[in-house]
Amino acid sequence: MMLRSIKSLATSPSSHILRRGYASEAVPDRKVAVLGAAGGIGQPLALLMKLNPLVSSLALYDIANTPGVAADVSHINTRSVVSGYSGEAELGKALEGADVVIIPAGVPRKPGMTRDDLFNINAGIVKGLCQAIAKYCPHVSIEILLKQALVNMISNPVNSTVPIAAEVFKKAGTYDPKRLFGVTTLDVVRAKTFYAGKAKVPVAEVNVPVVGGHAGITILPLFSQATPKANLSDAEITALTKRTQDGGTEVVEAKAGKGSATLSMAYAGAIFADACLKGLNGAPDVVECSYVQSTITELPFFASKVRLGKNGVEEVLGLGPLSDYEKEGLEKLKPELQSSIEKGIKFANQ
Ligand SMILES: NC(=O)c1ccc[n+]([C@@H]2O[C@H](COP(=O)([O-])OP(=O)(O)OC[C@H]3O[C@@H](n4cnc5c(N)ncnc54)[C@H](O)[C@@H]3O)[C@@H](O)[C@H]2O)c1
Ligand SMILES: O=C(O)C[C@H](O)C(=O)O
Repeated sequence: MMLRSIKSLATSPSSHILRRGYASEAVPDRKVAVLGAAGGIGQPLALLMKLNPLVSSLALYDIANTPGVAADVSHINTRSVVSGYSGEAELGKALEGADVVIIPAGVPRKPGMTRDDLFNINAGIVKGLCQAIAKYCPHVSIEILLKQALVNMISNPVNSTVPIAAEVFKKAGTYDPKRLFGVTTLDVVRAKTFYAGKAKVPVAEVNVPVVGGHAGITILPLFSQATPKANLSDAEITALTKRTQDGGTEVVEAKAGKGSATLSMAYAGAIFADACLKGLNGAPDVVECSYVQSTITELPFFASKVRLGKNGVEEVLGLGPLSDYEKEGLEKLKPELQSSIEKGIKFANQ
């Protein structure tokens, strides 16, 4: 295993842009692998990761159709070198040396389905991919420690696929709870958009934490903590909460059988992966919501704000003060989230 070099980009005219906000003087090489890269999310996510100056190597893997996507994206004149991998025999090469692995592999919902209805197919897909990650991803990082890649799980049902991944890694002896994330950024993206529209504030300034999990009532936006502050009525908060919880279904119904959110998800996935890379590179104050191993409630996995750093999760941040409505929502979501977690753990250990 080779220690990858830290290349100085100082000769590049845009180096000051790449270095902005980083503790280190140089931008290190970082490999990102996307598993499911030829899919509805995978393709635009590959595009967005190709645009990210923190990525030096972009590995695109799918069971089919990857060569075309990789050839297409590779012509974009940005920093990263793109490689495409197709079929299980090439999975190891796609994963080797990855710093961040993003997983949007699996089937999406059709109208009338819940995310849990995807469990039977996606649980097996995720389990297989995580076994490969455990086998191929531990690598000598720039900190010269044996570490597994940061895993960004997008495949649904996230409430169960993250516990599945954790169990697979535990069995392989590679589990580090700081390096496994359920991507719930789309819930935050939606909460920000819907809040800005209702509160009539500039969307770029909006912050709203979303906690819990990623399905129906387990998605709990904390509009009482939203900034900029706005004087919304209880009925407006209830409507905003419901719309955020049903955001995925809104898209599934609008697409009428042609899948679920892909473009907004690619955007959200790219934001989260960028935050992971910034954290790895030592940028200060990188905070995003994510579904991680947690002790802030009695549930073993829970989404909340997390501080990202050189080791992945540096700190799981608390919930902060909740309104009575949010406290009620928190208690209501716990049994559903608990049972989705147990379902994932049971499946992984079968
Ligand atoms: N976390 C979230 O917020 C969020 C948001 C939107 C969608 N999703 C989920 O993301 C998943 C993908 O959605 P999509 O719209 O991109 O679906 P899609 O069907 O368009 O693409 C999925 C891709 O995964 C590939 N795939 C299947 N099995 C694979 C395997 N074993 N290894 C590698 N690739 C494999 C397929 O070939 C396909 O290209 C779904 O489970 C969906 O529910 C999650
Ligand atoms: O709703 C879905 O099935 C996809 C995704 O989880 C979403 O929130 O858009």
